[in-house]
Amino acid sequence: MLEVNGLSVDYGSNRVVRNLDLKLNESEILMLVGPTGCGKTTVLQALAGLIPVTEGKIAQGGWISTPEKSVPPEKRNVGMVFQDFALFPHLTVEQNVQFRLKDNTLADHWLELLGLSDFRQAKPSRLSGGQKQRVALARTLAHEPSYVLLDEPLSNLDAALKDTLRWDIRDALKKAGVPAIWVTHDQDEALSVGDRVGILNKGVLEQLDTPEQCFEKPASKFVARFLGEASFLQGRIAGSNVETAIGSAPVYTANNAQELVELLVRPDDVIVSHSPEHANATVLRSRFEGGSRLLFAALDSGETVSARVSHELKVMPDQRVHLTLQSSHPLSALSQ
Ligand SMILES: Nc1ncnc2c1ncn2[C@@H]1O[C@H](COP(=O)(O)OP(=O)(O)OP(=O)(O)O)[C@@H](O)[C@H]1O
Repeated sequence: MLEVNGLSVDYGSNRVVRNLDLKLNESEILMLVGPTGCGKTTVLQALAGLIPVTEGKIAQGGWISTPEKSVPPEKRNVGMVFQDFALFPHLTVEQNVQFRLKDNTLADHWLELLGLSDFRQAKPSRLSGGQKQRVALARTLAHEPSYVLLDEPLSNLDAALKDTLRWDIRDALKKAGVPAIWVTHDQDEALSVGDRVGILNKGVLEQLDTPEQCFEKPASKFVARFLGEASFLQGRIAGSNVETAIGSAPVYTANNAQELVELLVRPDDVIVSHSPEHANATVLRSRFEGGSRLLFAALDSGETVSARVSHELKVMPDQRVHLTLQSSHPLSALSQ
């Protein structure tokens, strides 16, 4: 098991990773997300042993790396997959995957499993981006790493390819039974593919939990907003419910729950109807999303909220609408 305690990394006087703790469970895929410059790549480089760390301990199997006694990358048995594929251009697909292997059985296994059998003799320049990334993954897995680090493996691919390849990568990692940390800036990718998601903000891991917990019970407004469209409405706790300007809903209450809270409302928690006589909000903007529209509306109470409606409902800016909070699951409330 890869275990990280109190990891901090500085570039000069700039601390870019702060006191990071995590344990990577067997066969687990942990997605690391966060805005640009928050330190995701730096964390991976530290875990691979490619950069010096300032404080903390990284341990895996038989080794422990500290700032005083760093374990070099070649002693960590780490596999890396990069966004630019990092293949040897002069070698064929097969030679890339077999590189430095004594026995080619696993190379054959992963070439076949990742759909590369027909391309064994091709040079990387002949392959599509998706195929190149499959070769990079096959090469990594054929070397039986103790853990795999993936740095935005899909960011150079088009949207349609991303969707299939993300599942193929997940399946391959699960079949190999190897734990992985996968860096992405794509929230959907993080929530759909990961067993757990870690949200990094300015070098600090703000939350590390299952995708459902991070989305439904975010540790902070930052996490809530980073993982999806989020509005915060003022609410008053009343037993197991919370009351807002657009109705009430069940709420998760913490031990220190206070009377007045900020309630996290996702667009799907709001029902929109045209009923001018009961209108309680004015549409500010409407964003077409294909199968649905995302509305941004100003409540008469002065707050703003977003709501998702069917694409068939043509709602225009300045239109008066009636919004109702509707959720059968508990919503998350942050103390004010
Ligand atoms: N070699 C370096 N020397 C000095 N500062 C660096 C170096 N590499 C990264 N940084 C700084 O460290 C911070 C974290 O960078 P990092 O690349 O880890 O972020 P990231 O979350 O991976 O960003 P992105 O999503 O844009 O790839 C940034 O402020 C960056 O400018």
